[in-house]
Amino acid sequence: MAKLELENIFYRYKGADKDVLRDINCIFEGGKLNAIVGPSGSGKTTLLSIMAGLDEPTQGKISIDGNDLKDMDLDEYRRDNVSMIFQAFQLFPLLTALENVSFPMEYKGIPKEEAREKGKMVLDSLGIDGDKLSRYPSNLSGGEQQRVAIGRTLATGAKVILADEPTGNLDDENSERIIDILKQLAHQQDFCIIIVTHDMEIAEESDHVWRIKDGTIEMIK
Ligand SMILES: Nc1ncnc2c1ncn2[C@@H]1O[C@H](COP(=O)(O)OP(=O)(O)OP(=O)(O)O)[C@@H](O)[C@H]1O
Repeated sequence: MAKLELENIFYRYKGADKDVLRDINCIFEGGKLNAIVGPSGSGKTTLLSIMAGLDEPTQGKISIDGNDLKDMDLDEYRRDNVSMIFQAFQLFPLLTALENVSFPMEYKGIPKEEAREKGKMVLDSLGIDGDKLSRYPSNLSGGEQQRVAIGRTLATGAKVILADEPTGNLDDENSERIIDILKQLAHQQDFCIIIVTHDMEIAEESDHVWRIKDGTIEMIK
C-alpha cells in the first residue's frame, strides 16, 4: 500500500526571509482519506506542491514506499506515483471527457483503443457515460468536470492522489458526491488521498485531519 512520508521538511521561497514550512513530519498511508486544514497563507498549497514533486524542500526528506525522492527521477515520480486534482478542474478544454482520461494513458504508451476502453470503464464507474463521454469540458457541469478530473488521476495508475480544494467550485450536492468518491477510493481501493481544504465537511469525513499553523503541522484527528 502506498505510503508517503515527510521527515523534518523545511521550505523557504527564494528571496524570502523566513521559512514557510518548518520541521514538518507526517506519514500519509494508503487506505486513508487525509485532510490538511489551516488558515489562509499557512503553507497548505506549498506543502502540496512539495509532495507533488513540483518543488523541492529546502531541507528534509520525502519518501514514497521507502524510496527517497532525492534518489528518484522526479519526472517519473510525478508521472507514476502521484496525481493531482484542482479546484478549477483543469481539464484540457479541447479534448472530450473521454479523451481527457485516455490521453494520459496513451502518453504512458498504452495503445489508443485500450486506453479508450479503460477510460470508458473508469468514467462509467464515476457516473460519466453515454453522450457525456464525447462532450467537451465546457459542456459538462462543474460536478461532472470534477469527476472527469478524478477519472484522469485514476487513469494514471498513481496510488497517491493530491487534491487542492476539490470541492471549492461545487454546490453542496456535488461536493458530497466528490467526497464520497474520494472516500471510496481510499477505503475500497487503497488510494492514499490527501486533500487541502477549507471545507469542514471534508475534514469531518476524513480519517485523519492535519492542521498547519505558522508553517508547522499537527495531526488533530
Ligand atoms: N512564489 C512565492 N514566493 C514567495 N512567497 C510565496 C510564494 N507563494 C506563496 N508564498 C507565501 O507562502 C505562504 C504560504 O502560501 P500557501 O499558498 O502555501 O498558503 P495556503 O495555506 O495554501 O493559503 P490559502 O489557503 O490562502 O490558499 C504565504 O505567506 C504566501 O504569501
